Amino acid sequence: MPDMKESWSSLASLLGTLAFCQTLLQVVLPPELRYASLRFLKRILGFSSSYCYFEITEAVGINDLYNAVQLYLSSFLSASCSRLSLSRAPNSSSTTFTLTNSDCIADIFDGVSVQWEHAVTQCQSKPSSRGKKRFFTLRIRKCDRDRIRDSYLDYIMDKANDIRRKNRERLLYTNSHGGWNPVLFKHPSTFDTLAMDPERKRDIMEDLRDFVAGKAFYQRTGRAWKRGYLLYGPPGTGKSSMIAAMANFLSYDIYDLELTKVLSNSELRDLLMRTSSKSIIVIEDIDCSANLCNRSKAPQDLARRSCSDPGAPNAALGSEDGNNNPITLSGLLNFTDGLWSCCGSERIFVFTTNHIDKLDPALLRSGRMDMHIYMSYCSYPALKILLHNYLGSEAEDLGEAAAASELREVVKKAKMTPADISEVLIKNRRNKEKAVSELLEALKARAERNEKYGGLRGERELNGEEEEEEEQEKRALESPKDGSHCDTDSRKKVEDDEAEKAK
Ligand SMILES: Nc1ncnc2c1ncn2[C@@H]1O[C@H](COP(=O)(O)OP(=O)(O)OP(=O)(O)O)[C@@H](O)[C@H]1O
Ligand SMILES: [Mg+2]
Repeated sequence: MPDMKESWSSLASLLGTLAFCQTLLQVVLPPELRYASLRFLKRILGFSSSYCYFEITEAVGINDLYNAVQLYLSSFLSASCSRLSLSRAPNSSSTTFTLTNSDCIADIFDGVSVQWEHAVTQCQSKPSSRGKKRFFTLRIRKCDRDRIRDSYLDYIMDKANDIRRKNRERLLYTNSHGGWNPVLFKHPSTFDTLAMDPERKRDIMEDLRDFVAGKAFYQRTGRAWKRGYLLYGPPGTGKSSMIAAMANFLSYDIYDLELTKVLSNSELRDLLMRTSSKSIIVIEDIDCSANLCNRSKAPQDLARRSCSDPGAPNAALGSEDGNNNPITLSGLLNFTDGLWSCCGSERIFVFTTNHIDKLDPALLRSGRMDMHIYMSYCSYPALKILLHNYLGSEAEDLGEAAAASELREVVKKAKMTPADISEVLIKNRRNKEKAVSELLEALKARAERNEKYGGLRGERELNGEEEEEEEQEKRALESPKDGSHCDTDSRKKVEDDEAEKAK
């Protein structure tokens, strides 16, 4: 015990002496000599310390680590410090928090505690006010240094890149002349505003979250880090809105690929190569974009399955060999699935269609489009979201509860799209009661019309749609197991429809 006391007191006296020397040096020596001696003193102290220190100096254009540390720390500083320096970069939508001079903050990485200190000193070579040296000092225990230093810094760089991406505006790229043209993307659609069954919405959001956090999983399982979603359903059910919501949710850019403007399979591959990681690559109305059918199919079959719009630029386009359509199904499959698709990582492919039956089964097989999501006519849970979005109230709040139960009853039979319902609500958004009563009327009128034609059967026959929808339902049942919860939805929809028809 006395030994212990003695060593403590000798350490204290050593530190006291060093501190005294430091003060003395500051008073007596000129600045250049003073800094050299201070460095020397710090080195002496370093030998007896159980910590090591890493200095990360600001050097614009040379050292990205300084900015990365600054961004990384700013992500949790605001919650833990009482004095902070704030800044906002041009074109940025968020504020950056920085430690003020000589302030410290602790962090934990992989179970190891570290400490950051920020310092601003006068640069000796530039005594002007701009000649400031800014640096962070990272303090790590010597015993942990080798284990965490590199992985911690990699982690900080990744986090900083994420923050940069989230802070900047989203971009929407469209293709023309074999290249991509970006425009600012400010679509307000989010998963909160999207009207669909909350459970299905949660499933999709969870799937997206798993995908983003799945780097190790995809590496372990030997799969390319990409995911495919096929959104299908009638016009106005929210397929494009869903894509915008996904981009806003993940802070990804969107590459909207117009297949009719792509001149060859190799151009398609080049376009893919020029997309960045953490992006969504979209092909809308894929059934109408090109004749993407199996090359082994007979020509008459191809003609039968081509887009119903004969005037569409690529509607009559055929296979790679011997016709005028340069884009083939195999070209597209290589785009989404082949070796080239893995160049770059963390990419999401989204295809949309109103007619799933027109797609070649090769496009639908498991592993290609991982999830098939049926965007349905407006259900009651979806209607509640629209009421909340447009009128700022819940269905139950709207006057008499009777209106709510009537809405619940009639919306199922009406088979109106969220787009149609939005129209009625937006027109009357200043008068909630009128909005609800008009909506009820519109829903009832549509339900009556459906009933008159025998649960849509007659109307569909008139429009030649019945066969098509039955085919869509059949396809839904054959969807890949990966997106099984959505298949369940489709199956449930078929069962519901059949039950309704039976009534
Ligand atoms: N599920 C939904 N939730 C919220 N709003 C919706 C939904 N579906 C449609 N809307 C509204 O209708 C408009 C059109 O929807 P959207 O373009 O997303 O439909 P779509 O399914 O892509 O149609 P299309 O098949 O014709 O491309 C949107 O701007 C939005 O206001
Ligand atoms: Mg659309």
